[in-house]
Amino acid sequence: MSLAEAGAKAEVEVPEQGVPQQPQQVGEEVPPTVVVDDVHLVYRVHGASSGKGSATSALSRLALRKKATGVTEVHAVRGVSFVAYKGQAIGLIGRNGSGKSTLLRCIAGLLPPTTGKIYSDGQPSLLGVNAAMMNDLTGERNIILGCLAMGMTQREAEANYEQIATFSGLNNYNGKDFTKLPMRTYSSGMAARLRFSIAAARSHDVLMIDEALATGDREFQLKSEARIRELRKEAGTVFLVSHSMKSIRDTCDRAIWLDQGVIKMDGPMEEVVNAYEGK
Ligand SMILES: Nc1ncnc2c1ncn2[C@@H]1O[C@H](COP(=O)(O)OP(=O)(O)OP(=O)(O)O)[C@@H](O)[C@H]1O
Repeated sequence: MSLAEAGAKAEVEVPEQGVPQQPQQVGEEVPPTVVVDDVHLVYRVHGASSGKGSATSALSRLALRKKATGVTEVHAVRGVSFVAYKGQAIGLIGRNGSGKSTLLRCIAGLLPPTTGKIYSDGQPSLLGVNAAMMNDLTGERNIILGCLAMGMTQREAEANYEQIATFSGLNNYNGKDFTKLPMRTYSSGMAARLRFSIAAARSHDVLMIDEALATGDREFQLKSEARIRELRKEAGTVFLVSHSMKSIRDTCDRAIWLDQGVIKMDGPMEEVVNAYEGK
């Protein structure tokens, strides 16, 4: 099924939650980039209630042919449906544990939905997670590796190297060139800067950011916000998970409010954020 057909299908079948927030553009059909169709995600946590999750207890259980005990299910995403369109920047908001990160990981293809379907145009990239980083390698080697992992050729990776190192600021951080040092010597904020810089070097069909703006210092946050705005213009769709309503207001034009794994509200950013803030 093509994405356009999937979009049409989702719009027809799931009207109650999948309120398609299609951008109003006269005479122009805006293509859908992501269709989420009645997605549920249930985590199964083994050994949760009995505390007997060890290999020894599993082995004795297998020997005695007993069923696994203490499996707890966490229903993190419950029947979520929506359609995202090209050019949109969508803020995912909601209380701690409402299912935002889980939903992003499903869209990125890192977690298969327990039921339901996700269709996407191109490979959605979850900023930070998709970058293949090796702690024992230098920042320099990680930049090249990250570029290759995003599908660049060796030549493209080398051509992009300088720009990425400069954007991250790690080639001259407190007067030191950290790109020559192994990543294990970086603070978590410095590692986040590098991951963001690698991912932001290329435009993505669907770019997802999970609170990346909260990492890094104020100066880097401003730089990354500006780059996100550029990436938005360059095409695709941006998803941003954040507890900072300022970041959502600065970056997004649409917001989806998740509550206990269910969409509580989906619409223009200002309306949804105001409702979330109780205004
Ligand atoms: N790996 C996991 N195993 C089991 N349960 C999990 C796992 N990850 C998340 N959960 C549970 O799934 C639910 C949704 O978690 P999720 O991290 O998606 O929420 P969130 O909205 O991103 O929260 P936050 O704003 O705190 O980051 C929570 O109840 C959480 O406890």
